[in-house]
Amino acid sequence: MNRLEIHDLQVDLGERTVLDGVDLEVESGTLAAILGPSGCGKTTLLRAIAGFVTPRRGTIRLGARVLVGPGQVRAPEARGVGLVPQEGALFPHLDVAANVAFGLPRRERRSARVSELLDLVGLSGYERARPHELSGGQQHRVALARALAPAPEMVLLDEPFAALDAALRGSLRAEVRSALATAGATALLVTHDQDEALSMADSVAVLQGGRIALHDSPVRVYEAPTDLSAARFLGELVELPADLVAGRARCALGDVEVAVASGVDEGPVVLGLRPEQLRLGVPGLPGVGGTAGIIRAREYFGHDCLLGIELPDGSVVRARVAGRPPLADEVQVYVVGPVRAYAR
Ligand SMILES: Nc1ncnc2c1ncn2[C@@H]1O[C@H](COP(=O)(O)OP(=O)(O)OP(=O)(O)O)[C@@H](O)[C@H]1O
Repeated sequence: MNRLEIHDLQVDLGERTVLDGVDLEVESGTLAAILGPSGCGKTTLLRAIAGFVTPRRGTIRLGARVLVGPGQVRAPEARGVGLVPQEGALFPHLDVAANVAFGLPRRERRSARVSELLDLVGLSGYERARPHELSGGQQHRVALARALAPAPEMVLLDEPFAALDAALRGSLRAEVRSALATAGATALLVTHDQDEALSMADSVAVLQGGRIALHDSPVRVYEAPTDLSAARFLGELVELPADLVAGRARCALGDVEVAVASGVDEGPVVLGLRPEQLRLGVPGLPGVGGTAGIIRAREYFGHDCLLGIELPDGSVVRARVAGRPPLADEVQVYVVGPVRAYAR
């Protein structure tokens, strides 16, 4: 099987330690997304797996093979790893079929494998087209077909959809996902886009400060992130100072029940919740709880809207509600779902 196991990986570039103790495991045949701030080393991690940079220490295993280990560094071409680089990087003077065939051993270049791969990425009939005659999305699909050509055990995708418009990105995500599933390869996808990570991947990892700060299923990293700064990367976060006492937190939203906050002591904490966990009701109804708030800002997105709501202590929280913004300014604010506490 093609399970990826990275342990204590350190990579230095020039004077800088870019990766400093990366631990990451990706199950065979699954797609893991890597999110993280610009310059945190996402591309460097892919390059270390592909064999284009040599780590200072640590191990990388793919299935039964050691790619990098103490005293061992396997050559890039012997790793069974295909890389789809950021810009796709097709050869402009070669047609589509020749670009895809480039990924194959010489004796297989004229075989049916090229048509099979173009079929897999939905580009049958484009064999003779040149890269400049293709759309951005089509070029990326050719780059993916080329990476999949030698039937790699692992495929690395470096922001493959970054340059594409939103509509194309949506359809291409689904196509790439299905091509990877058919190929049965384990995959790592580097992206800046949290929606892309959450919707496409089986697991999501956040790379920060040279390490993996968080790696879990999309639902768990979004709803119950164990690390505050990683939580900010996975979507908008409402943060409120609070006092934690016996599993409940006193904050500007009143007295709120807190989901398990491992490693957090009682006393001053920061609460983290998602804007859609704030629900609005009509103020003044007796006995229903919640906190009085005043809507100070409205942003309408069609499917939902974001509201800036001022709480009694003067702080402002952002709430996401479905459909149109309410007309009235005065609302009652309720919290639903798990709220996490983080050390302050
Ligand atoms: N050859 C090099 N020598 C020294 N530093 C380098 C070299 N190449 C990259 N870096 C630095 O290493 C860091 C990691 O770069 P990398 O491209 O891996 O980040 P990234 O997370 O992929 O960034 P982005 O999201 O902006 O694409 C950056 O700060 C970059 O400036």
